Amino acid sequence: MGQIVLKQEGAIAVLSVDRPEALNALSRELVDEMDLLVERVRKDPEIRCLILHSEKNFAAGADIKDMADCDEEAAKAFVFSPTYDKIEELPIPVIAAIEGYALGGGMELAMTADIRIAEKSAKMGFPEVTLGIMPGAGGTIRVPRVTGEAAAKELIFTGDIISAEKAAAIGLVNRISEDGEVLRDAMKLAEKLCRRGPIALAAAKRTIRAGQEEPDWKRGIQIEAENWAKLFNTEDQKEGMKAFLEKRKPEFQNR
Ligand SMILES: C/C=C/C(=O)SCCNC(=O)CCNC(=O)[C@H](O)C(C)(C)COP(=O)(O)OP(=O)(O)OC[C@H]1O[C@@H](n2cnc3c(N)ncnc32)[C@H](O)[C@@H]1OP(=O)(O)O
Repeated sequence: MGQIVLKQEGAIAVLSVDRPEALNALSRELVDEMDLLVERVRKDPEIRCLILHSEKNFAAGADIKDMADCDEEAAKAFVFSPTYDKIEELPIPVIAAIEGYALGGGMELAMTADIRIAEKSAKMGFPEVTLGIMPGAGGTIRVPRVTGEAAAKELIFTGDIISAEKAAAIGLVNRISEDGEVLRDAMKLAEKLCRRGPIALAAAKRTIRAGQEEPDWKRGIQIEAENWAKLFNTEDQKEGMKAFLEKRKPEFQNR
């Protein structure tokens, strides 16, 4: 217990792995604890943005020591997707603030975020193929979505550990912070997002995903139009537009 911590600062929650001796490698127990904390975030309407950040190293992957002797059945315990999918499906913006190493299942955790910021000296990648396996916690699905298939294949096939600069160039991360400032930058972005309409943000997140998954783009446009119109039933839409007309800042409700 205690190898993963959820801290709340107002409407912003920060989820951190605290296992420095193993570069924040992710054990099954640790991800079980993560699952409970993610559920807590999901259920708390006060929390309007989640940051994934761990000191020194984001996470050096799933725990190799635990997996070394697994057979197919035992390996399934290290498919972290049920928890990772819950993070991606949170109805709030999730920001990954990456320090140090984010590798394998650790980088796959960062891929569950909506926005990724890496410090200049961060190192990222999917070294699974160097271990005789492949990404197994959503990487083969989420990486092509942001980098395109060719860059995703090069990253996953080579198992290369790449720099923050290269990660930004292929779209794996949104932008780069100075070393030591990535959490501060993520907090600043989170504060901005917490000033936006939470119901609208949740609708935008849901609609972007639906559009990506809808093969018929015309249907995607229809889903967007339906979700857009529904927002006019919310107090936030009334308050948002009234505030504009009265030349003041809007006071949005909790999600
Ligand atoms: C579904 C998901 C699957 C996966 O995620 S598969 C795993 C993917 N991850 C990796 O392949 C990364 C493995 N780690 C490394 O390659 C190296 O580490 C680094 C390049 C990240 C850093 O190398 P260096 O600076 O030389 O440190 P060090 O001595 O290798 O590591 C310090 C301690 O941390 C432990 N550790 C690092 N990564 C993991 C891991 N993923 N699982 C378990 N332990 C890990 C080591 O063993 C060692 O510990 P000790 O001091 O007791 O020897």
